[in-house]
Amino acid sequence: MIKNETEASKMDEGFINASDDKSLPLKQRQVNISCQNVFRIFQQGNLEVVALKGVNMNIYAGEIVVIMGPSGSGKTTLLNVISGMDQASAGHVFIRGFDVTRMKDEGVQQILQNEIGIVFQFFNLIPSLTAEGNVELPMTIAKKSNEYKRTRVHELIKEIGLEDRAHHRPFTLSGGEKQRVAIAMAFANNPTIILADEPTGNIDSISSEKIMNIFRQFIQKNPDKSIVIVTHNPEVRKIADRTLIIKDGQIIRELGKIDSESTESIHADDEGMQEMDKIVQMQKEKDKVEKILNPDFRFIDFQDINVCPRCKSENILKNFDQEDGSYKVKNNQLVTRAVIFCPECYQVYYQWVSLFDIRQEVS
Ligand SMILES: Nc1ncnc2c1ncn2[C@@H]1O[C@H](COP(=O)(O)OP(=O)(O)OP(=O)(O)O)[C@@H](O)[C@H]1O
Repeated sequence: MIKNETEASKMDEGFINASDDKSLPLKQRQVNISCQNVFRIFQQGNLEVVALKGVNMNIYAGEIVVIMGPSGSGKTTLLNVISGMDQASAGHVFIRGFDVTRMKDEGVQQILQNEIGIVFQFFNLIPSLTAEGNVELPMTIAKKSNEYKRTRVHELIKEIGLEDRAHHRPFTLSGGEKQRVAIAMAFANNPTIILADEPTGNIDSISSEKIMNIFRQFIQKNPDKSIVIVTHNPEVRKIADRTLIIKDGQIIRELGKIDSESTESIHADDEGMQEMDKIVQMQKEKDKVEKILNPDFRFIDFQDINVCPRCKSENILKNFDQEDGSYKVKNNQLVTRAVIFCPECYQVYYQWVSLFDIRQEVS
């Protein structure tokens, strides 16, 4: 039954028969995902939110594609529409040639289970199961045999480098380890497409590197597959074959591969990169505001800063700016950058503040 449904919604044969040979030019390779004029409109009372405004893109076999864009630009909505967790309001999404926008629920479920693995930002692990148990779960849902599951779990745990943590439950694992378990879960049923929503969002930079390596190795071993990563982290571009910039629900720019060893080229000075830098900067500001507004945030009270530099409101929040390079020695003073958030004019400001005289500290 599903076969008939999928057959009926299949694209022209050329798509599915295209090659997954990585040595071929991109456009001659198999298209694993194709979005054609995809719209997603949310109704909020009387208001219409157009989250996707005619997205067109192809993701080819053997590619890692990063999607970047400011908050609210439609990244998560796009992943949800591709994965079948949400439905496009108009347009078509083809997964390996099958039009999932035209399928009934059962057909979409089948595609989702067979072709797509999803990595979420917040891991979504089952707390009562061990790392191994979590990795096994998607295979149990897919009704795989016990023998198959045993072999595959072993293989996956090795692939993510967690052999020594296999019997640990999520609460004893670090953020990076939890994310690796989540990735193994996404790989479990051997899907063609991995969709990852901010996979390095809640982990440190060393763990991020490990995760990027796992993705890189996965694609090297599986040239017929594709990975799509939504992120605000420009470092992830190191593993990307292409970066798509999304803004206001539209893909506005495509950036090529960067030299994997160079961090400088992540911030190269061409037009596309400037656009992306702006987006990253906007996101950093937003993250900072969220951090400052977080009630668990530990405040340092800079006595000298009492009012908003712009509107002079006394209702301000202030803290260390925790970015690299936020300490300097200036006129024998160790100075640091304070970050100030004004809830009245909703602006972030920075101000250098003296901590102590370094000559006194030495003597
Ligand atoms: N269920 C919903 N109902 C109404 N509006 C929604 C819904 N989901 C998303 N939106 C709106 O659609 C737009 C795109 O949201 P989306 O979550 O896709 O953005 P994003 O780029 O992933 O943002 P972020 O980086 O903050 O996660 C936003 O304006 C958002 O408020």
